[in-house]
Amino acid sequence: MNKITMQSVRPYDIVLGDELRHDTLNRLKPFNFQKIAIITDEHVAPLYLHDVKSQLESEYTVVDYVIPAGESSKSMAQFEAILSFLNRHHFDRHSAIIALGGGVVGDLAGYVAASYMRGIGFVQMPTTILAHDSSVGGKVAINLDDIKNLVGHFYPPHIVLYDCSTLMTLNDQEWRSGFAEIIKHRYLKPDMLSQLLYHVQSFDELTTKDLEIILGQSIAVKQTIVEADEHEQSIRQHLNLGHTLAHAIESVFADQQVTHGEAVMVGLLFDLYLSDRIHNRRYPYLTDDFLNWLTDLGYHLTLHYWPIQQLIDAMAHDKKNKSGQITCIVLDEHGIPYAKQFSDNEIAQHLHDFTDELRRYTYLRPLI
Ligand SMILES: NC(=O)c1ccc[n+]([C@@H]2O[C@H](COP(=O)([O-])OP(=O)(O)OC[C@H]3O[C@@H](n4cnc5c(N)ncnc54)[C@H](O)[C@@H]3O)[C@@H](O)[C@H]2O)c1
Ligand SMILES: O=C(O)C(=O)C[C@@H](O)[C@H](O)[C@H](O)COP(=O)(O)O
Ligand SMILES: [Zn+2]
Repeated sequence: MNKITMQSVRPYDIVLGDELRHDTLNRLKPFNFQKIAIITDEHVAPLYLHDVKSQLESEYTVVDYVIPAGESSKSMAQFEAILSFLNRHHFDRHSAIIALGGGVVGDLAGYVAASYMRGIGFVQMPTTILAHDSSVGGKVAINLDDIKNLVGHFYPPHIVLYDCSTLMTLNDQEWRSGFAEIIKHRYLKPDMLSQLLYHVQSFDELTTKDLEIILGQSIAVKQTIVEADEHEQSIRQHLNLGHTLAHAIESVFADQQVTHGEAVMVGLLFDLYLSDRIHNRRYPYLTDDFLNWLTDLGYHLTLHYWPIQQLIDAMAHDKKNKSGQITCIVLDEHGIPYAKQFSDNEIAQHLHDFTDELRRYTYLRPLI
């Protein structure tokens, strides 16, 4: 069991532990919620909904709402449908929402919790590795016109209950997706992540104990950054390392089920490529060793074809952009992250050169 307390406009605990879902009733007592809606998705519901709902029913009125799995549920239509559902069930300001699932459930349910009656109780119960990131920090959002997270709020949860044993039912693709955000964190605070992560050759090697340690450390990296800049006025942007291109890939290939983390891994390579190139680093980030390691872990690191203009058009909607210029997070010669602006022409040139560079590594597999 590991507990991290996040300082925030409304401080909250992040509790990690094995089989923690069976202790939900106990953990929610201090909040005095009166009614609870559990929002989950069609894959998670048959696995974990009963465990959570059955214990809460002894003390609360509990309803559940099951959304289709996948990114397309982060939509205005789902947002509106859940708001109406809460209204039909007479939810009020003493009510709460539990987000039981991955980042899609957490982002959508959190946006509902932030909006209904201008804010009701919100409990994150993440069930994916990636959701160690999405359940922490208070960013909640839906997509609009295939643009990622265009509409949302900063709305911290009242508590995060992270039952690490639920992660054992994730498939390989979801392990890769979740670990991409952990690998991203290692570039932001290299000393805060255990050596374990640097040496792992296959995710199967990791015990649940290893996993709990790595997730705790990765959350701690995010914590230090979010506590310093909760509303992303400055350094929180660094958590977007890899995301300018990743969000554009997710947007352009919205109909192809790209996972967020796998897109982040390709986007991370691009930002590392930019960092090497702009700072002319003596020891570059992008090396055969690194790309081989990621490939052995199962990552697909390139695209079959690169629709560069479409990607640039999507990047034009990135929330970090400034004065009409596209913003990427890069690392300087000392490895310190900062936000750098590029013209469309510069980004086009860098993307061309990046894709040429990737072609040199003939073993890379395409994501799409
Ligand atoms: N708010 C933030 O700070 C933040 C941070 C990172 C990512 N995100 C967002 O999170 C989303 C991605 O989250 P995700 O990767 O968790 O995706 P997801 O919620 O779609 O979950 C991935 C898949 O795993 C299934 N699943 C979930 N838990 C499971 C379990 N325990 N066992 C078996 N299957 C399970 C889901 O049904 C889904 O099919 C993206 O929309 C991304 O933009 C938000
Ligand atoms: O918490 C943050 O801040 C992040 O940037 C974490 C990202 O991993 C995450 O994907 C987040 O949802 C991106 O937010 P956005 O503001 O770029 O939409
Ligand atoms: Zn992310």
